[in-house]
Amino acid sequence: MMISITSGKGGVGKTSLAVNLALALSPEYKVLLVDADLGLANVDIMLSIAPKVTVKHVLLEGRSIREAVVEGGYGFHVLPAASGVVELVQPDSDMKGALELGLNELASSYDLLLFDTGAGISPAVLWFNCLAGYTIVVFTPEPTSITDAYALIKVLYRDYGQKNFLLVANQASQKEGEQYFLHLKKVIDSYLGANPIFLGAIPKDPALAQSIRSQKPLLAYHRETKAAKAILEIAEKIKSFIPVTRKNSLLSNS
Ligand SMILES: Nc1ncnc2c1ncn2[C@@H]1O[C@H](COP(=O)(O)OP(=O)(O)OP(=O)(O)O)[C@@H](O)[C@H]1O
Repeated sequence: MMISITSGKGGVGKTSLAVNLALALSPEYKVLLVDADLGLANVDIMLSIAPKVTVKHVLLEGRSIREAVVEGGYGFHVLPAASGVVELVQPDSDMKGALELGLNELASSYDLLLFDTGAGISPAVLWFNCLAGYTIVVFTPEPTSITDAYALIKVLYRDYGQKNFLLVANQASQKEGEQYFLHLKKVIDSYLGANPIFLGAIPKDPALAQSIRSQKPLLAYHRETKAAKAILEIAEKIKSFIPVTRKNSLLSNS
């Protein structure tokens, strides 16, 4: 099972959501968090890990994909990306072929692969979103973020056949998030026919910004904060999309 976390506009909170969702889901599911911004890694920074082997060594130096998988430190595993490697920003078809094979192989060992993609409609972002069964689109209440979320959904739906969109409003109250979602849904329904689902809103919370600065996931230390509670509710909703066949947590195995 693969789920992507993506956005039309950058800096809307994808990586912080991805890291915290991986943590929220990992007691119950075996989760691999894939840093899908291949040439501009962020997940390792958010988790304060320093992987020796990354997707760069896999795609450019022939190392096996399993060699690159590391402990995230919070009950889930990470497939790290490389930092500042231009060749990986838009992988060619050989690289994509190798990566798809590797990810499918890894998927057989995990309940869930979560892709933290880059932003926008670049070929690499679209490719990761197509590989995933579900696409979580993160947006904020800014008009540019909402417009870009719609543009991304339009391209994915019309040109790439992605039908399963789960929306998250970040830096918004639940009420505000729902309003923006309904507005987006109306446009999506009438122009595209896709049927997006609202997963919830995450309020603006200084604790989340602080957790990013201290490179520690919010859910590991401050579960009582508003943003943490909202992310836990979103994780609960995501569980309904994960097949119940192989629940197999890393913690229960250790
Ligand atoms: N709910 C929130 N409350 C307060 N600040 C937030 C919240 N969500 C995100 N931020 C702020 O937004 C910044 C960007 O978050 P993050 O890096 O997760 O976004 P991103 O979408 O992954 O970015 P990029 O597109 O560059 O990969 C964070 O550094 C944090 O300060």
